[in-house]
Amino acid sequence: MKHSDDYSNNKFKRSAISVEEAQKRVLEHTASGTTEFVPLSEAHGRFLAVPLHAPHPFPHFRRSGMDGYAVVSADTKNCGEDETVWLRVVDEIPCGHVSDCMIASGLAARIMTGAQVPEGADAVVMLEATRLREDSGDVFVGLRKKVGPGNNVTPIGFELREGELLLEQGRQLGAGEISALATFGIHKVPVVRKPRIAIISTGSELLSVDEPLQPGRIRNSNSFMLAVQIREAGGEPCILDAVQDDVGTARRTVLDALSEFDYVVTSGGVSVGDYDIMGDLVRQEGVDLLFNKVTMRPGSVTTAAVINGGLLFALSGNPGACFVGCELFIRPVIRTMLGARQPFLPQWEVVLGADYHRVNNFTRFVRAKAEIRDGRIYAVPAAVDESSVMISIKDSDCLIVIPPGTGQLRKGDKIDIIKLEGGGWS
Ligand SMILES: Nc1nc2c(c(=O)[nH]1)N[C@H]1C(S)=C(S)[C@@H](COP(=O)(O)OP(=O)(O)OC[C@H]3O[C@@H](n4cnc5c(N)ncnc54)[C@H](O)[C@@H]3O)O[C@H]1N2
Ligand code: MOO
Ligand SMILES: [Mg+2]
Repeated sequence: MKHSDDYSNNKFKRSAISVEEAQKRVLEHTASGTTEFVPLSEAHGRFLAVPLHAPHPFPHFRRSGMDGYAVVSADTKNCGEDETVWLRVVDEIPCGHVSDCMIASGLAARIMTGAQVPEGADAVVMLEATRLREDSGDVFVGLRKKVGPGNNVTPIGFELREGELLLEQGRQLGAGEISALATFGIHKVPVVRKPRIAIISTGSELLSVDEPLQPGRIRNSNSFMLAVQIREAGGEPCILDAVQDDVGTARRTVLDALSEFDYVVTSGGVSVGDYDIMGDLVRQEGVDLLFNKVTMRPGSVTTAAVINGGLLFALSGNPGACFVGCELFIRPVIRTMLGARQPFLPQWEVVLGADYHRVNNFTRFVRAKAEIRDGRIYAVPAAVDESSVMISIKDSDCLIVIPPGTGQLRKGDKIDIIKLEGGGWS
């Protein structure tokens, strides 16, 4: 039996720091991202590495907003119910075609939505407000409604002028951003390289997911959960083989991974048990321990350390604590490296959807489901919220933040939630 229950052993002495202080410490060790260029078709979800300015005005020509007739607006000044003004139609302009006609007074050009308005014309009259007449081989368009200068004509640079800021650095690229990049011909997009993060689960009880169950053993779910969380945050996860509860093996594996990856995340073995090897590892020489106790639940034993200049996150093995630890500490590090303006998940004040009785002296992050009822957001705590419980993580899309010392909470109380990215609203 491996006994080291000497309570003077410093593995039991941990000084707890707040979540905010722990976040500050890991963020101080966040590397800045480097730039890579990706094809536009692969830029979705990436973060822009530099600010981009419009290389040309958009639109870069005067664009018709209607199918109709391009006219000189002054020609319509006498239009009225009983007064039809007739203009001679001198051209037909489909989209993509540039007319070489000059629209002088008395003339008009039939034009389609999105086509370049011809020289001389300063307005477009919609088709429905016109009628046609033919006279000795000439076509005339009749107008009864006045139009003002600029009517149905989008001026050059209306959406963006040349040189104006198109997208700021750190912007995450969604549909609107991708559309803007395509419009301006930015087909090789400068984005921040994704932080590469090694995931190493520790625990001699762990089976790989394709192994049959064995007595006393469980399948490694944390590695796969962490990989998704890291990917959602914008990182590139790499699941390494899980390691047994042997501190030497774990140290070698972690050191190798630190030299190859931007960050290393482990799960398991950070508490005070006999086989909690990560707790031992971070007390070894050459390790700059940032913290090994945080005033939070779940995940009070969440640990972070700097080894050989690389940042190691040693998360709890308990799935609930592992999940929360990743959202609170790894996500902001990834987002900061990516240059995101707001590295933290959004925090909202909402209504508590059910009574909550648990009282704690640490900040508690309670898994919950957010619902919209009558236009208000309610957060309903998961029925089972133990750190060791895996199954209710999938039913949660937010974490209720309960400050230390909060008494009993009643349904209808105002509370803060952290909105998770992955969970849907369905
Ligand atoms: N005497 C004390 N015991 C414990 C304390 C304490 O303060 N004093 N803290 C408890 C708290 S709080 C937590 S959280 C856990 C932390 O556990 P460890 O980080 O040491 O993790 P393990 O012991 O390795 O495993 C805990 C639990 O999680 C399961 N596990 C581990 N890895 C995985 C994985 N990759 N996938 C799925 N499940 C995993 C493991 O089998 C255990 O059931 O310690 C408390 N104890
Ligand atoms: O770290 Mo533990 O999750 O507080 O139960
Ligand atoms: Mg343990």
